[in-house]
Amino acid sequence: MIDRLIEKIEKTKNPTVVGLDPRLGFVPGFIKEEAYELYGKTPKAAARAFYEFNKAIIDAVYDLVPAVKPQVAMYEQYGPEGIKAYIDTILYAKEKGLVVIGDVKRSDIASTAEAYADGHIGRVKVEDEVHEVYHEDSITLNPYLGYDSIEPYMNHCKAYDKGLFILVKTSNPNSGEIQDLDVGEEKLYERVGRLVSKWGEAVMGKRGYSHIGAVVGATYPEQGTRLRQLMPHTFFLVPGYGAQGATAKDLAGCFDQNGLGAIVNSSRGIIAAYQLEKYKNKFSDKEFAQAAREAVIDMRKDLERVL
Ligand SMILES: O=c1ccn([C@@H]2O[C@H](COP(=O)(O)O)[C@@H](O)[C@H]2O)c(=O)[nH]1
Repeated sequence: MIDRLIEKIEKTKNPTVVGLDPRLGFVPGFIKEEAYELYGKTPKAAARAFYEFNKAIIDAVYDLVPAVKPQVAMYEQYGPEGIKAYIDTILYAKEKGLVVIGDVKRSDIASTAEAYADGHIGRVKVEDEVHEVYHEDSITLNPYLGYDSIEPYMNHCKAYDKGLFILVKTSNPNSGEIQDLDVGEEKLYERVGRLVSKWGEAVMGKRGYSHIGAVVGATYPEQGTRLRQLMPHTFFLVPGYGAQGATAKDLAGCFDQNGLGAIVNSSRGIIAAYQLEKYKNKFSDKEFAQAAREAVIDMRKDLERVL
């Protein structure tokens, strides 16, 4: 997966991943009304509205970006229909040639992790039939349970050309409460970074980066720079740009000397761009997808300034 991702970043000249985190408040009225007419004001209608919204966003940006990152929570809250919209969104994005990072943040003991791994990035067996279920190219994981909770996913990275992004330093305001604890001579996030880097050695891609990447929040520039030094062969997924307040210069340290090594996520800042001050006088509700396209172009220019 990591080699495909790097190739797509080089082709689009854009290390941006569009976060597909739909909320009903982001979906324009005309899409919601259609869904409500069909299914009433139900979870099924919300899921339908999300899928139509996502398709329009994907159509507007697929030639500009290498990847999308659907956030499973947004879909899961609406139950089985929401999960169907999550999977349908993934399949549509893949049809358009995008790499899909499923933000599912799983973590459990090995025997349970096997089930998550099979469902998300492997295959499930029903008697003598084998099926791919969720279709993500890569997923996010929480490392808190240690190596045996990660290992089940690693076999699938090799077998099915998939990838992982493991939380190392998250972008949220309270991430330091645990991740910045002193453990001996270093901080916990540094120790976790070293571990993730070590685990990644077993699943190296062809371009100098491992199929096991790390999530490193753009909101912590010093820690991002430190982790880039500690983890030279680990690709970073960098959330926190835009809506969470991080700017291009905050995340510059996450990249390597060739301007590679990281992909920057923006969700609300792109998919709901038409509601933002900067774009709302230029784009109507009906033009929400064009606004997203312009936000992607602006983000690419912004990142180019620091790479
Ligand atoms: O440390 C982390 C890990 C994951 N996220 C996720 O990224 C997006 C960010 O959305 P924005 O709208 O661009 O703020 C969202 O899905 C988070 O769950 C993160 O923000 N920080």
